[in-house]
Amino acid sequence: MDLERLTAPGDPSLTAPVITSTDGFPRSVLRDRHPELLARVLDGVPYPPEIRLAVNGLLHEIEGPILPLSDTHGDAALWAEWAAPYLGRSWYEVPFLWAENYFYRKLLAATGWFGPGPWQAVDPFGPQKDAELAGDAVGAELEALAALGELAGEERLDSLVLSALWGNRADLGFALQRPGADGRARTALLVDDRAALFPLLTDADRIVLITDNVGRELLPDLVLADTLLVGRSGVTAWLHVKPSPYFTSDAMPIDVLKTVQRLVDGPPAASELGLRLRQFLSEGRLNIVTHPFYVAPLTYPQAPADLVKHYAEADLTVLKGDLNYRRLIGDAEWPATTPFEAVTGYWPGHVAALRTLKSDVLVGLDASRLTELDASGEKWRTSGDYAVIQVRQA
Ligand SMILES: O=P(O)(O)OC[C@@]1(O)O[C@H](CO)[C@@H](O)[C@@H]1O
Repeated sequence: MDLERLTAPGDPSLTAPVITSTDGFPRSVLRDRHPELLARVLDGVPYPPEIRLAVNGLLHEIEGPILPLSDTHGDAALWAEWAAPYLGRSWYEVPFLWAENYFYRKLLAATGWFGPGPWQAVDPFGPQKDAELAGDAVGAELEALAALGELAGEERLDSLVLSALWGNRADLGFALQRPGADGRARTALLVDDRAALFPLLTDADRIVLITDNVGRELLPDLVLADTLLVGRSGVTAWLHVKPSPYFTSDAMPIDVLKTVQRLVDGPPAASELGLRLRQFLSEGRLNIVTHPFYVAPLTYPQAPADLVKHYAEADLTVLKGDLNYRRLIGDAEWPATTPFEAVTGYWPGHVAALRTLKSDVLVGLDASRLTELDASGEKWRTSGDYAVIQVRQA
């Protein structure tokens, strides 16, 4: 197997170099963002000296050769297999996606997440996530839910899909790199498949929503799920979340429950919606799903059979965010004009991606738009000011 190039699943003639962190945006994530992230973790949770030492040790480790895991937690044997081709190499020269995943796995071990011990299951990003959920930005969104009541049909769906899309800009790791990112900057949809998405959303009886971040992203995701569930009594929604803390702000089951509670405790329109979500959860119309695959250094073509079956049974799967997009199409230097279909044709059903651009990878772009963006001198692929809504119909 060639570790340096990806082949498009279903089209062996299409290959591209895997993205590594030797330069550009990925290098800045490893070199600048990860150390800041470690500092925030130590700022947020009053870990004891031995854990602080282990977390700080990671800072130095990522500047040296890749070392094996030092814990034997359940998935360690799998990680040993995944790490085998990369041990001893520089973090910067192996696939970016893999290096980031390995970093988060090592960070969890360093914080005592896996236990046993008092720090077992203490989310190292918990304080940051909780502050986001309790903060004014989420508060303003809860207030705005009253106005949503005045919208119906396609207008309502449009507003919800755009909120779920742009809510993705608010991820906490991204804010580290781009302080002040607040949704008011110039924004544009580079690919807009809403016309294909809306009928799929309103006709689906079974919808899978593969979520991304908590706070300003998960909130509109839940409001969207509520609208779809209220619309027709036969609909079920399946919220896929991470089983453990991941990429700072990714949602876990507990985060879904906290968000529902924040709604319940909010102003009247929010509270009504939160109570309805509680009801949907207890009736099995809204379901929380999690799977170890979601925190593995793998891409969707490598998804295990049970998850593939789940996607195949759905009438529509919606993937949220940048990382899910990278995993959907493969984190490689595909020409941006590569058809979306060419790299997602393997998906066992209708699939949609709602993603703000926060890393280099992109497909499905019009050639003239690409020329224009490249000529602009902007860091358009990573600024978070651009987004795509892309649909592939099976
Ligand atoms: O998936 P998300 O939350 O939209 O984005 C995750 C992200 O912040 O993490 C990576 C850098 O660490 C980038 O791919 C991306 O910008």
